[in-house]
Amino acid sequence: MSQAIEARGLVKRYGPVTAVDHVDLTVRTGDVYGYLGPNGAGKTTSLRMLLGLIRPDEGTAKLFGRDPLVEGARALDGVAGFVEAPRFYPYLSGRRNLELVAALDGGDAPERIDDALHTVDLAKRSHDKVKGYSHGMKQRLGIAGALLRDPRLLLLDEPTTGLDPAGMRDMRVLVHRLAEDGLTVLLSSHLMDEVEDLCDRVAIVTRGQVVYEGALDELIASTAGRYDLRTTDDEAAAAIAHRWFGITNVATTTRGIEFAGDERAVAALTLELAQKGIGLLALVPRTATLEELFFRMTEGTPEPALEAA
Ligand SMILES: Nc1ncnc2c1ncn2[C@@H]1O[C@H](COP(=O)(O)OP(=O)(O)OP(=O)(O)O)[C@@H](O)[C@H]1O
Repeated sequence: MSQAIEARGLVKRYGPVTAVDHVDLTVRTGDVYGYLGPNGAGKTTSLRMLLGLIRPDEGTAKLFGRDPLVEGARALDGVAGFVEAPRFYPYLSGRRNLELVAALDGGDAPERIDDALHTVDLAKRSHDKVKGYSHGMKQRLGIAGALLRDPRLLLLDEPTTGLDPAGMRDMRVLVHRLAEDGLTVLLSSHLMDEVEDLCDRVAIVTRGQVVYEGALDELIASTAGRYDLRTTDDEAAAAIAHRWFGITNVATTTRGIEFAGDERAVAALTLELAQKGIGLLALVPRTATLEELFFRMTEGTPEPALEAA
């Protein structure tokens, strides 16, 4: 069966800037897929190419096996989404705006308006003018507009950027709900915690290139094997750990010591510590957060701009 999205070797250049540099992406049906990268990494440009809004300089993108550049609008059957912010007529109500979108989409889109408003939790405010909506409500109305197409695949470009914490929470709840309803979702984000919360698979992009693509839990599990240890005598414990077979990267921290090792080596080390009269206060396996992994893969050190919400 075709993948929901299959992009191969996508390249987009703007003068001297290579915004997207040989990007391969595979989004499987049912994935909630995070396209994660800092500002300027090429996320919006990639989504534009996937939606057939701009032409790649190289490479191909297929949605459910169909290339929008070859097959035109037909390739976008079952696909919806928006890049950057959705646009609406501010002096019309949310419902009236959706009616206009539905008229453009044709088919039975008008019949889906009530359901879409309900799904995005705007049914009660649907007769209010959009100019009175909060940013979060406008974003949710954008998703309602996308849902009128009865999509199987939804592409969302930084859907929570600029939202306040409550707006972010509502949007995340909505994405969870859509995923539970069986929609395949690709969302771009520069927020690690968001991707960790919502997505099961991820592509990490930096400077137009994918530096990791795969399952999020596998990525996080790949960092397993590190431990924090606190004992009744950390100095002596560190000295033993340093020369213990199978234990590596021993470092002293403010909380005690940390090291890497497989489970057998760690078990043997704890027995040795006990024999030497050193008591264990805590032995905690550490997994890296996505944020730590992201910086390790891209820069090595955190960039303040990336940490801002
Ligand atoms: N139409 C354009 N003309 C010239 N340069 C562009 C154009 N669109 C994007 N770029 C450049 O391409 C690079 C990638 O931009 P893009 O908007 O795709 O990144 P992004 O990951 O979506 O970032 P952001 O989170 O800031 O939206 C940037 O250096 C940007 O300045």
